[in-house]
Amino acid sequence: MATNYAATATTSQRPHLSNNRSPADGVARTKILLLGLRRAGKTSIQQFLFNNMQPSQTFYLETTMRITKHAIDTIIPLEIWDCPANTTVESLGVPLAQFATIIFVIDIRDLYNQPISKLVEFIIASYEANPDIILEVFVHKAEKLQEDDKIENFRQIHERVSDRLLDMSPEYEQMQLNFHLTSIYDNTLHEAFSRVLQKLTEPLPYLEELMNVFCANSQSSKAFLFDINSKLYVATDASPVDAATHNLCCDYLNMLNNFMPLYKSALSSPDRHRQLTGASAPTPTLISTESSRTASLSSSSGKHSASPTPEHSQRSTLARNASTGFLHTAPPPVSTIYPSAQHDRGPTPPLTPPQTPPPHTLKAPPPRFYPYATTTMSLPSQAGTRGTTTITYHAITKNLALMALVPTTVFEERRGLVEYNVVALREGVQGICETEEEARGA
Ligand SMILES: Nc1nc2c(ncn2[C@@H]2O[C@H](COP(=O)(O)OP(=O)(O)OP(=O)(O)O)[C@@H](O)[C@H]2O)c(=O)[nH]1
Repeated sequence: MATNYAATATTSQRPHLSNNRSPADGVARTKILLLGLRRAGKTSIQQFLFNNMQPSQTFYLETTMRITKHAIDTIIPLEIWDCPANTTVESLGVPLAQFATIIFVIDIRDLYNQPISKLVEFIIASYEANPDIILEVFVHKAEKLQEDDKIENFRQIHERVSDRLLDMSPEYEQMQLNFHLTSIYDNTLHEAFSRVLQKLTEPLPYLEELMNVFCANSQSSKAFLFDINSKLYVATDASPVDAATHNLCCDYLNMLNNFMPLYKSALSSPDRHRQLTGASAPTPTLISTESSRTASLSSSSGKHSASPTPEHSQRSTLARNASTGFLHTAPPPVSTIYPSAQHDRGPTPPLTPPQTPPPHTLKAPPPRFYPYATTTMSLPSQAGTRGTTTITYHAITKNLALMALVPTTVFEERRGLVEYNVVALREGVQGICETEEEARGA
């Protein structure tokens, strides 16, 4: 499935990508420009998100004297340009039209005229050069202020920038400016940058559709598809993201990342590998994706209809094919293959034998795949909720992992089906990623 889909995704259908090929590796990278005054926190943001730099280490960062380009491999290959404070449109050296997004970083305590004027100047220059450019404002170092002051300063910066733009020309009213409160001392930066990344991810609707179908069929109240290294979520299901759940998943992922080298060394030993895959499901465990499903495509519930290009229609077909492979954790019988998303979040039904586990074959995965780590964490029951919740972690590709909140009773009684649904999701996501890689020459 994935091979056919990928075969037609050439850069000739996506000319904007071929203009942005990185001379270093020949990959078509989406460019992001990071701008702001001196000491606003630009380099810290880049290093914290993509180089695992601890917040305390950012104290020692030196002033950026010239533009530094960072190649980042997330679900889409990025090139982030970290600029000195005195950068102008002319000194960039390339047309602004080459950038998909500009992020302006402003210190939340900079309510003075000069920083706001500088910000407005940048915004106008960018908009004049490319009206389609996505403009993001990170009101940064937010943790420095108490909650009330934080909200007030954020509001004032937002208002002053908007007023100044309107004073200059009513035309600027249409400009789409997105403001975020950020800090490297909590997960707000991850949340904000995740949203920036999602706006740039062309196959996002297809990924979201897969996530929706997964949640509906696995009784999951929330699921994130995380980029493992940066802890940015590249897609989530349609239910709202609440900060507490996002923090919990980020912290759990962080903990797993810290322990990852241990798992890797355990898995690299052939004996240990056999041990982990042969016996009764210790965690982390290996599962093979060889369970094959031949579910026929009978309907699509998608809110996103297939678009005219062959690539889009193939991507949509891929998502639909994958979504038909999900099994529902609630009755009717487990053999039913649901063709589309069904948001049944009812109480957990009693187990009815025979409870057929997914046909996981316990042997080493084929070379194309990576060993798929699976692990879980139980949360105590919250006020107002019934029972405990389990956070599951499943590796999806070498860079992406699924984290889902599933009622513990569902996970314990129907773990096989949840994991079967993970396999269906994995196939869909892998196909989409392979197509993106092929299109961009990665
Ligand atoms: N409190 C707080 N300090 C931060 C945060 N982000 C960065 N900083 C600090 O801000 C200072 C400047 O950070 P840089 O990343 O060097 O800022 P920059 O915008 O790249 O600065 P230039 O290179 O001079 O343009 C450092 O001391 C960081 O530790 C944040 O979220 N909260």
